[in-house]
Amino acid sequence: MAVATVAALLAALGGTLWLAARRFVGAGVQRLHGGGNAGLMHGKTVLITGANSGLGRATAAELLRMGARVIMGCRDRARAEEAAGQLRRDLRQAGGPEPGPDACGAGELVIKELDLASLRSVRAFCQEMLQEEPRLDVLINNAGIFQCPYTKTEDGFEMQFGVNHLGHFLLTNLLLGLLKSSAPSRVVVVSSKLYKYGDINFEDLNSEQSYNKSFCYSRSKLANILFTRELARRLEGTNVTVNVLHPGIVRTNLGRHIHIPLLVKPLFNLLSWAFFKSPVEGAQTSVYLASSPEVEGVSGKYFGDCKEEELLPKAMDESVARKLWDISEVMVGILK
Ligand SMILES: NC(=O)c1ccc[n+]([C@@H]2O[C@H](COP(=O)([O-])OP(=O)(O)OC[C@H]3O[C@@H](n4cnc5c(N)ncnc54)[C@H](O)[C@@H]3O)[C@@H](O)[C@H]2O)c1
Repeated sequence: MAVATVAALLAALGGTLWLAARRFVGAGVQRLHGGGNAGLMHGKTVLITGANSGLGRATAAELLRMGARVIMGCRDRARAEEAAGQLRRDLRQAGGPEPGPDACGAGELVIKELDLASLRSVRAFCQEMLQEEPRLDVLINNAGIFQCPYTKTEDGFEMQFGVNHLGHFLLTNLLLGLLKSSAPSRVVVVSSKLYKYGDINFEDLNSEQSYNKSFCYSRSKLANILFTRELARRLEGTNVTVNVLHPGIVRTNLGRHIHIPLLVKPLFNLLSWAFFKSPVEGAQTSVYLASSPEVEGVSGKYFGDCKEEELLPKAMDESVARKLWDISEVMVGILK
């Protein structure tokens, strides 16, 4: 019995190590940008929020290789410059379009400052976009914050709801005119499967009465889905589509607010190398929804691993989606 248990544990450890090693060398990464997709995004301008790290950065890299001109909407210019430098070097090494503007901006990277925790910053960013950008083909609402301690945005909103939902709500609304004039165009929203554990508790949207960091993350990700479905309804007939996705569990720094005891960290790192997706793998559904001709005209849908998936009824409740839209308009101060 004891021998069998030890053998099973050794086999599990061996399997984990083998999987971790395969992931470490990038084995098995399925990418969409190769072959026939190489020039698919030529002439297209894509805005990605939170593009200096994790999924946003991997999405930027993939779309640059497909010939897009990418605008990185980032809080910290210095960190964004560093990420952009690396992206340019990687692009050169991969033989992608030469960085720097050509006739249609293929492979060009532009950094613009955007803090989604400040409605003032979102408004200033959009004003700059409207003044400087003649077109916007794809908006990817990717930035996010996960299970942080209770804090408020500059405007006094609970941070996860403020950044993940309200900041992107205002951003998208202020850029809709540009997206419409560039149609056919697309909005891609990065949500999470954890939406299942959230609820839109209208009586305490700001979490003044109680704060549960995991509930608030899930609520913000449910809000992302309800927002997508209501926006899709409002955009019918405009040739601007909007879809939402979950990327899977991805090895990024999103969990920076989660405390993992020092002794457990090596085991956690090993398990994450073995079982979590790499950022490149995690980015594929964002890349798919931003670029694939297969989803031309598809709107209001929820995707995972580049396939449409079913939603729980609470994420399809139209009356909740409309009420959330109306309340969000008031919260961000959009005048009708
Ligand atoms: N990593 C995962 O397993 C996972 C799973 C499901 C969903 N997601 C979602 O994927 C998205 C990207 O996360 P990630 O895993 O790449 O993590 P990440 O921490 O690497 O990226 C998040 C990005 O958002 C930016 N950001 C945070 N607050 C901001 C603010 N106030 N203004 C502007 N930018 C801000 C960060 O600077 C960072 O670039 C998030 O929306 C997250 O909720 C991730």
